[in-house]
Amino acid sequence: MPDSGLKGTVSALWHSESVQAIESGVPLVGIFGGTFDPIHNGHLRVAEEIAETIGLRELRFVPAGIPRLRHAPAASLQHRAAIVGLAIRGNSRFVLDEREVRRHGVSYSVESLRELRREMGECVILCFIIGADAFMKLADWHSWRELFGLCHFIIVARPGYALASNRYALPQELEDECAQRWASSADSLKYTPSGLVFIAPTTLLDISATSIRAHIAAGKSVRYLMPDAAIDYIAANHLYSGGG
Ligand SMILES: Nc1ncnc2c1ncn2[C@@H]1O[C@H](COP(=O)(O)OP(=O)(O)OP(=O)(O)O)[C@@H](O)[C@H]1O
Ligand SMILES: O=C(O)c1ccc[n+]([C@@H]2O[C@H](COP(=O)([O-])O)[C@@H](O)[C@H]2O)c1
Repeated sequence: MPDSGLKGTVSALWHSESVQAIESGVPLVGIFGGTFDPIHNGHLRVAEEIAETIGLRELRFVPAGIPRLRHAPAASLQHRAAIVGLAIRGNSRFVLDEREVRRHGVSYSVESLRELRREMGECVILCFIIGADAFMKLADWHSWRELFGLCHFIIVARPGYALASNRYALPQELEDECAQRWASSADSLKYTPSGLVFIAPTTLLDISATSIRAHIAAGKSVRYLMPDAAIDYIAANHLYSGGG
């Protein structure tokens, strides 16, 4: 059952249709949005661990076409998506979702989540995976409060970001919004289709796309930081070798 502190939130979010569906085994679907410039083993390992811990039926990797609140990516959206496709190949739960690559204009997560809700229905449990660094800036996202009506947030720690040990380091309005949403177990997520925030215990891997781009630009190996197929694609297409 959900934690006692969550009962108010959960009962407010519950409606009889979802209760019935959840009792009969509604699937949990993970969404991992990212610039993925490029995807690396930090993303992949976290995705694998969360899929296992939460019991995801599938995990959709959604490369951002034109990401917000950051500099322009070094590689084109087609290349970034192709690398994600190669990196997840062979994992039966992992899926490449190219909706933000196909969409024109800036990538808003709220649009992707609205679309996924329409496609999958009100009862499916959507879990948006997000690093602690990105979650700290959630209040700057487009229509950010609406996101809690569309998905749960699964936060993963990153070296250097204190959120996992101190959730109260959040900006005030985000802390206030999350106050009644914290879930202390992965099990809680199964009782409502959206609206909770869970800090997932995952292996801390100090890998970033920035460091991978820097390694490649310096002519250094990135072996074991990302899958070989992704490394081969980057080399064949001369990506990141000019720096960035
Ligand atoms: N090593 C990691 N461990 C856990 N989460 C990560 C890791 N790297 C990235 N993430 C998370 O994955 C999502 C997508 O990250 P992104 O594609 O921007 O990678 P990045 O390594 O942070 O890139 P960059 O260095 O270019 O900023 C974000 O929510 C980010 O916080
Ligand atoms: O919707 C927004 O306004 C928004 C603002 C910033 C980031 N995001 C999403 O957050 C995810 C991680 O972004 P990033 O920049 O850390 O790679 C990715 O799916 C982005 O599209 C979304």
